[in-house]
Amino acid sequence: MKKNRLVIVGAGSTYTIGMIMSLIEEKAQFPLESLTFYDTDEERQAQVAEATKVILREKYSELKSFHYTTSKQEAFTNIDLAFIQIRTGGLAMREQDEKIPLSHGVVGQETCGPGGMAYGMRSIKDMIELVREIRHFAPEAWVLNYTNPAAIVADALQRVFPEDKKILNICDMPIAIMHSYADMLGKEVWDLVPSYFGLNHFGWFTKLEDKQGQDLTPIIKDKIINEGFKPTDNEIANDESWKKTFQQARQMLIDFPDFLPNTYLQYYLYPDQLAAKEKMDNTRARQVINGRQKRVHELCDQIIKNQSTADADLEVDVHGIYMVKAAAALVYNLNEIYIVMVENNGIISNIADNAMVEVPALLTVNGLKPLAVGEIPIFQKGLIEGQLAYEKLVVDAYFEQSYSKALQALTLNRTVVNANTARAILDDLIVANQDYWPPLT
Ligand SMILES: NC(=O)c1ccc[n+]([C@@H]2O[C@H](COP(=O)([O-])OP(=O)(O)OC[C@H]3O[C@@H](n4cnc5c(N)ncnc54)[C@H](O)[C@@H]3O)[C@@H](O)[C@H]2O)c1
Ligand SMILES: O=P(O)(O)OC[C@H]1O[C@H](O[C@H]2[C@H](O)[C@@H](O)[C@@H](O)O[C@@H]2CO)[C@H](O)[C@@H](O)[C@@H]1O
Ligand SMILES: [Mn+2]
Repeated sequence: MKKNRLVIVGAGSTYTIGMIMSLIEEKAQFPLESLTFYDTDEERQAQVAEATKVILREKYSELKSFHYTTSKQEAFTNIDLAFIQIRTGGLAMREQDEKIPLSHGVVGQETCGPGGMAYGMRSIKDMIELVREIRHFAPEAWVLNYTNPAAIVADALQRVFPEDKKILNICDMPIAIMHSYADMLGKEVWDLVPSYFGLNHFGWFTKLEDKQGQDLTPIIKDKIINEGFKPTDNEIANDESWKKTFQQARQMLIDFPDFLPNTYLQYYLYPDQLAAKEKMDNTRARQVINGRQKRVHELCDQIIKNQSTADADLEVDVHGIYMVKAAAALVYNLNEIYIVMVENNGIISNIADNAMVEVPALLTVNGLKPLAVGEIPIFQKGLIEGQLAYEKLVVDAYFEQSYSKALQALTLNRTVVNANTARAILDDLIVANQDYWPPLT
């Protein structure tokens, strides 16, 4: 079996240690020849990398080459795959993305609403630059991107690299939700076969079957209505914010029983209720800074100090496993189904061809082979088209440096709606993002 040369871009991420554990868990199915870390923040990366050295020494002795660098040339030369997980502006800017809308009474969220727009306009520039550099040094490498807001990033990349069939934009939310379905059913998550459509963080499961073709959807719906819904992937199972988010899926199913919702739809279907629950001094970014980020940094310090993983709380999570399995499917032509982002081109027959939709696709060595969805009902079509127009306008606003497109985008977003509110939020976001956004005129 051919071994893989992988670079993780944004290796200082809070997700990297989980990814390393997943690479170890999957080493028989996705063996590595070399692993390289790349990040712009030398110190942040070094902490994760030095802990990774210890983990690899203990648990992946077959891996002969691991190093970390801040040189793009060194990182991207001689690679087969790049996983990209950057956060332009860091968690500090995420906090601004959440607080500014909230100060105007609007949902403050990482990828939804004005926060998603702000983050998107920051991510696009770095993502284009990174893909350009990767293509310069490694024209044939697979690029797996899960940098957020994935919908906006995917649209921007599609515009700049339309012929590049080796960029895969992928999100772990559908699989995390399927993890909960599987636990409710007493089944393995990898044994569920999803039918799904939508945009990233804006979609629905229409059906879940097992590998024998049995339709499990009615059982899942019944269980959610009667027993509620909770996160079960160990990364989020005990997180209060994620527990509330999963609980809200029950209400969505009661209100709109046709399909099983992606949890992110809560921000668009109940925006006032969600905004009312948020606290200015404790938005999600603050919780992550004091929670996941602190935990990961303490874990790394402990491993580095002890030069051992003994007593270290190291677990795989569905996020890492999903990305690694998807990479294996591409490299080894496994023809397995993953929910991914891809240009529509008739997959959903009654929405625009140039939408970046999120749907099941076979992953093959020759790229993605999306499965046809066909016509979608008018309610979901209406919601998707509004959100799609918002996403397209954000990307237009970035490339055209257009204030009016940005204002149109925010006004269209279901979390905002009112043009006066949209303008007030936009003006505050422009000030906060002056070091990142292009000037809007
Ligand atoms: N698509 C999904 O489902 C999914 C799931 C989980 C996380 N994510 C995304 O993964 C990313 C990482 O999240 P996190 O919370 O761990 O963030 P983080 O801030 O902890 O880590 C991001 C890392 O990227 C680095 N970075 C920033 N700009 C860079 C650039 N231009 N080049 C190289 N490195 C750069 C930072 O220095 C940092 O070390 C985010 O975009 C997040 O939204 C996506
Ligand atoms: O608010 P955060 O930073 O905790 O989460 C934001 C991300 O949420 C989703 O990812 C989940 C993932 O679904 C789950 O499997 C597990 O790994 O936790 C992640 C959250 O910590 C979402 O899909 C991402 O796009 C968000 O970045
Ligand atoms: Mn996601």
